[in-house]
Amino acid sequence: MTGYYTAAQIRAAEEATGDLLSGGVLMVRAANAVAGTVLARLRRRGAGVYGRRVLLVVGAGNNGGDALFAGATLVRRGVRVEALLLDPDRAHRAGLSAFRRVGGRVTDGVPQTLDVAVDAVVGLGGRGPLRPQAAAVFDVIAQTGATVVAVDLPSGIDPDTGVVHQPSVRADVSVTFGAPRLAHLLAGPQCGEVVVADIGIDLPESSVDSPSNTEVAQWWPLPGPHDDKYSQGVVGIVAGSATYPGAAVLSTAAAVAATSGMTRYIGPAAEQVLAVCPEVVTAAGVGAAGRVQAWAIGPGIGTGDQAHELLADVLAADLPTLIDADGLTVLARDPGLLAGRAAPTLLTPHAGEFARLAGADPTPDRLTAVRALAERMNATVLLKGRITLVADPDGRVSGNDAGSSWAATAGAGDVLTGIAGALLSAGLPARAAGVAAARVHGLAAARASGGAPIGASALRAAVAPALRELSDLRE
Ligand SMILES: NC(=O)C1=CN([C@@H]2O[C@H](COP(=O)(O)OP(=O)(O)OC[C@H]3O[C@@H](n4cnc5c(N)ncnc54)[C@H](O)[C@@H]3O)[C@@H](O)[C@H]2O)[C@@H](O)CC1
Ligand SMILES: [K+]
Repeated sequence: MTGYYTAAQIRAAEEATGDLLSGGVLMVRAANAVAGTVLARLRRRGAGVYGRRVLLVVGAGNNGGDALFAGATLVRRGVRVEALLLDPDRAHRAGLSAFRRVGGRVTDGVPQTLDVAVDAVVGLGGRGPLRPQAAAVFDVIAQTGATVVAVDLPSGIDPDTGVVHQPSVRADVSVTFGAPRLAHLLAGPQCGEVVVADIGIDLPESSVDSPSNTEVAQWWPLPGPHDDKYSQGVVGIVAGSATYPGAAVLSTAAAVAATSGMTRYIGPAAEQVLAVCPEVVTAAGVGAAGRVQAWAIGPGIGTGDQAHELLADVLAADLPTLIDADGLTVLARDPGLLAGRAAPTLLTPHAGEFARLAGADPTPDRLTAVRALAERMNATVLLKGRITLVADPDGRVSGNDAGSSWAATAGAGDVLTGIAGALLSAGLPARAAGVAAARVHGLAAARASGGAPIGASALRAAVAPALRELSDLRE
């Protein structure tokens, strides 16, 4: 499990070491990590580091200090390093003298040929967008095709909310210290590869995390010698309508693919569902479904009285329940439907459904927004997006970076509903079910796509291969 931290948590951990920043041991360790990352990237771009060109873009704080000390190390390795000081009078003194002492040069412009640019404009102290001067420098850097290495995090990104201000730096790699910051999850695509260097600080457990693929693989319910169709979970899917039979097929088929448990289907699209998945057991209504261990309701059910009745019936059963799509629109109109529930509830809105439930758009600060809605609804809320966030009412959040945006296609949400519903029925807690489903959904999308656009059917068909790949990671 990777934990993500606020700037305040990181600063507190650094203070606890008693190290006085100005060229102290923490900064030396941070600088060594930056130098190591730059050297690795130089080698990746071609043989040897001697004579290769690196530009440090240095701001007014300790972030710039890290880069200047790293620059000194690089100069000693024979790298041609220049420093562009955005605010020369406030550049880190000890760092600048260390850099100059070994022959590092200060420059006013961006060299025409450049291997690596180091973004050390701001780190944890950064607020708001890149200032115009820095933005102009990075525009020129972009034309050189240099690899961009961000010190700590790309400048122009808020460390705690991950809000990507405009303009801001887009990095190929971010080298950070002690533990990743919230921005490395929330603005993952902007950070590139994240390298976490151990600088010897101790952090408490984080309330925001992301599981590894191996952890997701280990959570996944796979049948053992004593399992039967019931012990792997029975999920009841309530989805589809005469107008939207596809939603029923996609969510039910995804549930079938996700676990070896049993899948029941309730709704008017039984014929279409059975044509694709003859193993599904259909029933005329929620009450007639027989044994069910979790419900997943919502995709394509409509938003009228009948949908309301279905949702009320499902919620009254007080079993673990996932609510998606039309189900969320119905719930937004009548949030009292959740009153008195003891079993876990997992709401899976996209941004539009989220706004209906919360009364406001979840952006720009998605983390705060999803936590607030989870607390208010007393339910686990999964906010969909390239970065999926799953918040429990107590404020703990798990996140998943889909790694690509191929799943941004109609019907993909129905597939997620089926996967997460199956996991709920197997007994996974709502937050784990949500984030694990999002992970497999993202892996399946990448697999199905291979670089080309995909539809939700292809995504659904790639769930099994993605799970096969994951199961190789189980210990
Ligand atoms: N605290 C510690 O013990 C350690 C800190 N380290 C480094 O120190 C960094 C934090 O240093 P600082 O607290 O000095 O802060 P920064 O270096 O992030 O920012 C410095 C100053 O830049 C100005 N600023 C804010 N937003 C700006 C913007 N958008 N454009 C231009 N200027 C802006 C502010 O005056 C701010 O105080 C970390 O990100 C990390 O790189 C590392 O050396 C490891 C140890
Ligand atoms: K930076």
